[in-house]
Amino acid sequence: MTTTTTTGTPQAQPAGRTDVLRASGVTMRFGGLTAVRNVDLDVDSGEIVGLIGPNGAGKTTFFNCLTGLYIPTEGQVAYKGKVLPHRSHLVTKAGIARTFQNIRLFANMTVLENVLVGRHTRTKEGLLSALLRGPGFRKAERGSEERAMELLEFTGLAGKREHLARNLPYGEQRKLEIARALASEPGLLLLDEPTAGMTAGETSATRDLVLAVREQGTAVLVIEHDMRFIFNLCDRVAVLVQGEKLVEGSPEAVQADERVVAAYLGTPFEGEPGEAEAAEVREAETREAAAHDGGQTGTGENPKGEQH
Ligand SMILES: Nc1ncnc2c1ncn2[C@@H]1O[C@H](COP(=O)(O)OP(=O)(O)OP(=O)(O)O)[C@@H](O)[C@H]1O
Repeated sequence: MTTTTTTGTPQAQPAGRTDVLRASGVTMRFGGLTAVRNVDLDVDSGEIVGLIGPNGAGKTTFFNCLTGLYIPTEGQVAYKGKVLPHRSHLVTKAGIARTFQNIRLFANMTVLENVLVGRHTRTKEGLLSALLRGPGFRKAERGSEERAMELLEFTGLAGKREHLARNLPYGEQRKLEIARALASEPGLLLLDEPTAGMTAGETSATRDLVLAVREQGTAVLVIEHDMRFIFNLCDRVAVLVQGEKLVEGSPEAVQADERVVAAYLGTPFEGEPGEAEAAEVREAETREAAAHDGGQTGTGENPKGEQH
């Protein structure tokens, strides 16, 4: 498979931008399966980059290689010019934070405590002390608490600081994950499917939050299946297919790329995505309801009602 940068290579880095992430030739093999093959990906300061691709394309595996959870079989990952160690806490300490596809909060800790745990790489106290919340931790962490409250204000969760994480609605749990990731003061935030399972309103709020994160000086790399979200948010999009980078370029170029359409998107993405489909569904429902009213006697029940 040949990788193409649809906007042309090499790309000149816009003035004032610096390298944040530089992944080169990353390959990850699990026994006989090559989940990621020779992938290069850069993220510059001030950028929001999207990583898309079909299920099983290797996106999360690639994230795991970036964050030290996996040791790539080949290749290397550098953050701000320094090659990263293969230890996740050291990667976080270096400046890369992440959220996970499945929410990983401390369910029985409060919202504030969850963010404080996220600060452990920026304090002397360490994770164990943070979890045990002993007197030393309390004393040393007053500054952290202030910062954590700032992050809760930033993510709109300040009013729920004392709520248990498990009692938050789903969309707010996702926000809390982002707040906790930001607590390590990252230069790069990796988001793995941040809008999965969200309502349209929650997705839109997540978009605003990611833009605000960038405004605050943190670059973002995001995996997502919601193409509307990706194409409306990202400066650049890379497409993984069967472990290889198929295409990389602007959202417009990637959406229009025939290989991406064939391998992943299916149909070209135009106008207000989702609206046309929603209108079609409404129309079909109206037709079906009319047919039932006219053609049936008795209960008038919609036989497909259970599907909605
Ligand atoms: N720890 C592992 N051991 C063996 N195989 C794995 C492991 N992790 C992932 N894989 C395999 O690697 C391939 C890529 O999986 P990965 O989860 O990275 O894809 P993905 O693009 O993130 O998919 P999705 O969009 O469904 O989350 C899949 O075939 C998966 O089964």
